[in-house]
Amino acid sequence: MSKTFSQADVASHNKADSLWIVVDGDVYDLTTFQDDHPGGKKILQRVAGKDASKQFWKYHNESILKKYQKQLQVGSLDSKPKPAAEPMPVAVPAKTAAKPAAAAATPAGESEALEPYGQQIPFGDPSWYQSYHSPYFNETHAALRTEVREWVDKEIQPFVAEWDEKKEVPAAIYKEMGRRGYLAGLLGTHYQKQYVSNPIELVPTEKWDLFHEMLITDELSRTGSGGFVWNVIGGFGIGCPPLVKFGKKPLLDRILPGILNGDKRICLAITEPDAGSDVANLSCEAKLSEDGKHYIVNGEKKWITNGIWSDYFTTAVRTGGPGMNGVSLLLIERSFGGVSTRRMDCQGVWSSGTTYITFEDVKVPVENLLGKENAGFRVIMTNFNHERVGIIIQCLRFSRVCYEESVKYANKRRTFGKKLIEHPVIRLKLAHMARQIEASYNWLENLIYQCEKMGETEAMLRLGGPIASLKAQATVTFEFCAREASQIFGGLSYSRGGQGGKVERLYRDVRAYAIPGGSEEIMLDLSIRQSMRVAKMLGMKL
Ligand code: HEM
Repeated sequence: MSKTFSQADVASHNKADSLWIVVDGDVYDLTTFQDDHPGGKKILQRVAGKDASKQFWKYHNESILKKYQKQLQVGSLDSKPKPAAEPMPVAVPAKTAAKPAAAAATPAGESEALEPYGQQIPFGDPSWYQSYHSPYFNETHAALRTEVREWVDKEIQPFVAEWDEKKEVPAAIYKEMGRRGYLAGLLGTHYQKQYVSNPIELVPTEKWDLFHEMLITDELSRTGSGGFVWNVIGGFGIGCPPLVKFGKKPLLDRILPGILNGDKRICLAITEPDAGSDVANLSCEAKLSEDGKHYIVNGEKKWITNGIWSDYFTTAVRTGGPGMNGVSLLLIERSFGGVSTRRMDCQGVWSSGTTYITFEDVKVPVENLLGKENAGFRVIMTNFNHERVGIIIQCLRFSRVCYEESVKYANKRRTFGKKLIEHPVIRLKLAHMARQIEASYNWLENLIYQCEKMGETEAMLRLGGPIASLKAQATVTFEFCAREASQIFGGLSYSRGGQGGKVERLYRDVRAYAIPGGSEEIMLDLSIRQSMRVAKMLGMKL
């Protein structure tokens, strides 16, 4: 915005028919906007021609400015200080700068503390953002983090509430996930460079690890919308890994480039109206045709994330007898015909496209079998660890969002003559949120490191229990933080949108995390059962 104005210029636009205000040194023309202003036009007319920064920040958060800037800003005050080159938020002496020159990355385990990054609100971001030493993160992670955050802050955050209400995210955002090369790195495997035309540039492929994947999910979750996160990685993150790991090469060569480049969408179809956590009892049937060339699929799937937009469905079907040994996984393509999808109305994650699917005599070539016939249960179980880790990452960032929003609000809202943050009862709420977030996040880092180091089978056996336990821990933490944040925001988090909008939305999203991917009850029971079983195999002495 190149135009500059003096205070006197702005002061001359002090009427309803020409209404300018200043916020943080920038000048906004609200003449035509005033009639649409949700807070009313009179309130704007009272500050016409004046610096209204104080009033603005009392009623809005930062995403409002980002959203309306292009439309309403006409320039800046001539007295507005020029932005400093690269602000250093705090004077923590950091030894290593976050260089985009990722090729020079320090190996994980030897990295020194990185530059402080973000707003430096204690516990608002993971500790490695605050120059804590970490064996897991190095310059490649820092560079990728900056890239994702800039995208989210500019192109996503200001519009998320709107998309949630519309129950849809523009298709261009998903395409951009592919164009940026992110999708090829979100599969719980090494980076799938061979299948993409535009691999990620900031991180050399051979240096890609699960912490890069983790931070993309984590940064996307700063939007405070489960619906948004599930829209862009929900179906993909659980539907695509079985294809990559168990699909036959000709199938991969044919469809994977389209998926990873963001042109085609894929989801995971396991849950049925009658089989949720009890996967072994699913009934969607796939019968081999007489010539042995096709499976004929008939059945229903329910609560399938992204189903309405998907071209491909990684589908659990019954090819054999009852129980887990009769289950297979098929890659069903919408273009085969016989696939119908309808959107389901749900409590939360509105923009994720939760779907009811019916398969009616769908003819699926045997080449689309993923893994071996009747051995699909193991594939599904392997996939669960990746799915649950994704849920944990999201829940813990959502918990941070609840906490961070609360800290910001508690520092501006005044009651009984003081700021909320000055009331011990509010600080206690924040403290209980922070301690649960940090404890859970540190366990998460440890488990991701174990996933990175162990082979897939070892990880499935040895980490299944702890990951299940942490999934329950993360969803309980999320529920707690959403509730406490809501108490801090009061009425603002009871109505939709506005300053408490993120908290209100996340509160509605909680159940979408506590139930799918293994409910809290099943996770906790499994965590002990499986851990005991594995420990026994490994020589536990009681
Ligand atoms: C660039 C200028 C402004 C824009 C783009 C803007 C935009 C908005 C929007 C979108 C809302 C709906 C709630 C939300 O999403 O946060 C809102 C609410 C509101 N605005 Fe503004 N506004 C501006 C300036 C102001 C100013 C200067 C004041 C006060 C003098 C003000 C007072 C309010 C109030 C009282 C509400 C209702 C808050 C509530 O529901 O709790 N706005 N504004």
